[in-house]
Amino acid sequence: MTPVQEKVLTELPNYQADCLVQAKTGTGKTIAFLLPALQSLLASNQNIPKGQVAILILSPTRELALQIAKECNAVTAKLQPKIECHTAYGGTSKERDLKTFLGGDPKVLVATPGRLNDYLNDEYIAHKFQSIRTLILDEADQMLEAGFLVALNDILRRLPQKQQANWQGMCFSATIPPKIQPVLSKVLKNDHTRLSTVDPNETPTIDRVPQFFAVVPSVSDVYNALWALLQMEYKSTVGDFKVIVFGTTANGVALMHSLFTNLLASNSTLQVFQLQSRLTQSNRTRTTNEFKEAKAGIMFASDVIGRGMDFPNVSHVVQVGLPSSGDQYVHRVGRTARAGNEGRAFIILTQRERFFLHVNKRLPIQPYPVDLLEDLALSQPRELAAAFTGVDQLTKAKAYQAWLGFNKSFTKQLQFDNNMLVQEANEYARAMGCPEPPLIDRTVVGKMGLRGVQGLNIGHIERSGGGRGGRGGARGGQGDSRRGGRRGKK
Ligand SMILES: Nc1ncnc2c1ncn2[C@@H]1O[C@H](COP(=O)(O)OP(=O)(O)OP(=O)(O)O)[C@@H](O)[C@H]1O
Repeated sequence: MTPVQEKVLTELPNYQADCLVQAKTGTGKTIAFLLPALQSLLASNQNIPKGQVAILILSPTRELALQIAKECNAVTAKLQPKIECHTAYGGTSKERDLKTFLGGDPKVLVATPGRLNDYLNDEYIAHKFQSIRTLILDEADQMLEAGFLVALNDILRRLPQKQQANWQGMCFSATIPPKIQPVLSKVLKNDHTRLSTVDPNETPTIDRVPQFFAVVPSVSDVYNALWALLQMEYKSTVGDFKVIVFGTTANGVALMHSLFTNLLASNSTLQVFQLQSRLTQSNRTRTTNEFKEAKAGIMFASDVIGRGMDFPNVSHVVQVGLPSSGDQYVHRVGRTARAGNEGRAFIILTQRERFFLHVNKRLPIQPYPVDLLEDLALSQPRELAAAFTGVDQLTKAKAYQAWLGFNKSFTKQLQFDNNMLVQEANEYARAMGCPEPPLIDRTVVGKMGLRGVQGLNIGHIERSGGGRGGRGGARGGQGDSRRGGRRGKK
């Protein structure tokens, strides 16, 4: 057993007890919540009627839901009679999934909140949850955050009431910020058990992972630094080079994927992957499986795999740009050094983004020992420029827009006013090889609160490749005070 598994199995007052459990990334929390819930289901003499869900597990992402279901199937593989574990998550055919769900005996269901709510909206399907014994929130802090809380409240309204049905609540995560305390009572009794394998005085990341930062002067240096870093680490890595590079937005990730596919075209051993929310679910699932099995390669990813995902033997994690929070940094670093393995982690920030290091002083991040941009021959800017010519205009235009949307939500910390933000975005566009700022829709500009800001190239982006459909150009005027364009899609 890993420490968290031992703690849960030996220190819970009983396997039906409510609990809040914290343990570092990659230390086996999945089995730590599956075992007590399954054991108490098996040991109970309650006969759960066929077709009724007994254990409901909520996950923030589809990939994680599928992974948990696989772990559950592995744990129960030898049991007779079989315990069926089903999944319910978006992006797949609801009809097909429902047919399997309604035709089977889904004693365990692993679901994402949106699809589960779809199910629960139907009274007949909601009835299948009348015998629920255990509700588990994996990545509990995220599930209890504003973004998910509305959906979670809807789910809780449609499940049997906790007080009457007395179902067990279990919350697990590597990070448990104090801000979730007020909402814990939605799933846990007041006298729930709290278990942690993390000393509050130690770092929240895995100790074995050396962590480095590189600060570059501006946004136009970022990909250069990334290319230099990947080459340096590749040369000095003895075993397999299996890397996850996190970007801030789905479209930014698509851009990096396209750029590095060009840069690495001649390297036959390093396959390049991407995982972000704008891909189809079948593509996401296929890529997840391929990268799980790959011995080496580079995955460009957004936060759809920032938490919980278990890709074996990831040797390096690189974060490009700001993580959404210090906790999210910790989860991303946790994609390496899992289950006792080694790993290295890096973050590349611009001067303006450097504040992240000050705000998160508790994180053990050291300066990278080499100046990535010092040796221009090594960072090969010409090679990068050539690779950018092979990236299509639409990908660049979308990345530009996503960059604006993401950074707009950090303007205060980045000490940008709207004009400076757009200037920096245009510098980013130049670094991508765009002769002028990519077109951006008037409505998008309005939503971002950038109406009237100098330097924007307003017009309609054509799907066929970023051709122009009209031009507003730079016009002076009142800034738009409406909030909008919060962080782009993950
Ligand atoms: N007792 C064990 N012995 C060896 N390997 C284990 C054990 N328990 C779990 N593992 C493996 O360790 C890896 C990490 O486990 P898991 O994904 O549950 O971590 P986690 O704590 O949930 O991480 P995260 O915080 O990232 O969600 C998985 O590959 C899992 O199969």
